[in-house]
Amino acid sequence: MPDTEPIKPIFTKGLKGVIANESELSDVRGEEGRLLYVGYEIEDLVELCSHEEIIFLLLNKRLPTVEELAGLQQRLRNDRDLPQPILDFFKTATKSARPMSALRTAVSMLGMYDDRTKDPSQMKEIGLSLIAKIPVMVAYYHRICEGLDLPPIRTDLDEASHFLWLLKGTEPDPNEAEILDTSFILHADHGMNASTFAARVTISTLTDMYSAITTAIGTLKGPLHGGANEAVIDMLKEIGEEENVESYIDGKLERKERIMGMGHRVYRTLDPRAPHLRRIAIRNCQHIGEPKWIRMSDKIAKIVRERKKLNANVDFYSASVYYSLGIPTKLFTAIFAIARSSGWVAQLLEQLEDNTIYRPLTKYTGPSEPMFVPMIDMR
Ligand SMILES: CC(=O)SCCNC(=O)CCNC(=O)[C@H](O)C(C)(C)COP(=O)(O)OP(=O)(O)OC[C@H]1O[C@@H](n2cnc3c(N)ncnc32)[C@H](O)[C@@H]1OP(=O)(O)O
Ligand SMILES: O=C([O-])CC(=O)C(=O)O
Repeated sequence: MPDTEPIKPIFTKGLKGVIANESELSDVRGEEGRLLYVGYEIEDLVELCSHEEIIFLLLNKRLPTVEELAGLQQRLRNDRDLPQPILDFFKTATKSARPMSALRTAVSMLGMYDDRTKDPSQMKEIGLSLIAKIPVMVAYYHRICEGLDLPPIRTDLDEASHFLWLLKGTEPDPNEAEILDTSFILHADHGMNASTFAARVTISTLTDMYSAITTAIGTLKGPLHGGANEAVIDMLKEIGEEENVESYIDGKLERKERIMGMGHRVYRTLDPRAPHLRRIAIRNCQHIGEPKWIRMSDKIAKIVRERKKLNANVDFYSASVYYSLGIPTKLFTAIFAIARSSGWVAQLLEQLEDNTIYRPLTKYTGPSEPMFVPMIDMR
């Protein structure tokens, strides 16, 4: 039965404060600065779980048994190969395209080679394939752009280690793999952030998983969302030295420019992911003999907090974490996409469990019934 009751419209710019749907996945408690996945505190998950356990948790809304975890690990490891047309695309694509652009196009293209899209019951399987293949796409596109060989796909490594193997072409360092694993957990899901929301809008039309993940990647890429982590490291390099921080930040604020990695739509206090990433960044920047990036970051955070009452978000310290792992800046947002892919898939499956197409209203502000003058009369 269609609703016949008149709907009382509400308007807030950027949907500020609007609840767009219900979810059992991540619980972003903005006032308290807390984040929970399916009811579990992010602090416990980071401490006690692997990235693969979080993938299971998000896709099944419960933690796995030992056997279930092993099954998921095997499932992902056996689905890492890329079809030849994707590799050919990477080889022929313009090498100046950013990794996020290449990833967005490759995911869209992958959908053309997957007959399972015709069968709605295959949504979860397609989602798992994407979770398995996205890291391979990111690493291989990078290596092709750099003129490097492609390390063979392996099935003996977990997700984080395997990504490092493909990216660097050397046996993964367990410390680096653990750092990346933690970062993947911290980035896995985050309520109705812009990319997840955009993807849920897309799937709400009952289109296919590839179309929705393509939407998500295109949305995450923007500098006000996932793209901020690349902008943070660019900013740190531009500042150069700790003594330049204050004048640089004050200059930007005077010109009403945004400080990347600072501020959040939902958190009114510190983003709970930021202190984890800060601790990792402190340890690893020291380990590589470059502690200045953290000293500069802390100084930026302090000044922006004092001047604008804004706190660091997840993108602020993840930039130094990835930098300290020797990952090129242009890959930072693509690494965010790898981490977020499980959250996107889980959110899309949840959307389909109880789907209603998203269709908000527009407050029309254009001209009011202007007199129509045919073009011929104007000559
Ligand atoms: C994974 C993620 O997506 S985390 C976010 C990553 N993005 C960034 O780090 C980019 C920098 N941050 C921002 O642009 C914002 O804080 C956002 C987009 C994250 C959240 O924005 P909102 O909470 O909706 O705030 P909105 O964009 O309406 O800004 C409100 C005011 O705060 C200011 N402001 C917000 N963030 C910043 C910032 N980082 N630097 C300077 N000023 C800021 C705005 O200029 C605006 O000021 P005004 O009222 O004087 O015009
Ligand atoms: O929730 C948001 O708006 C942005 C964010 O922190 C995320 O996507 O992780």
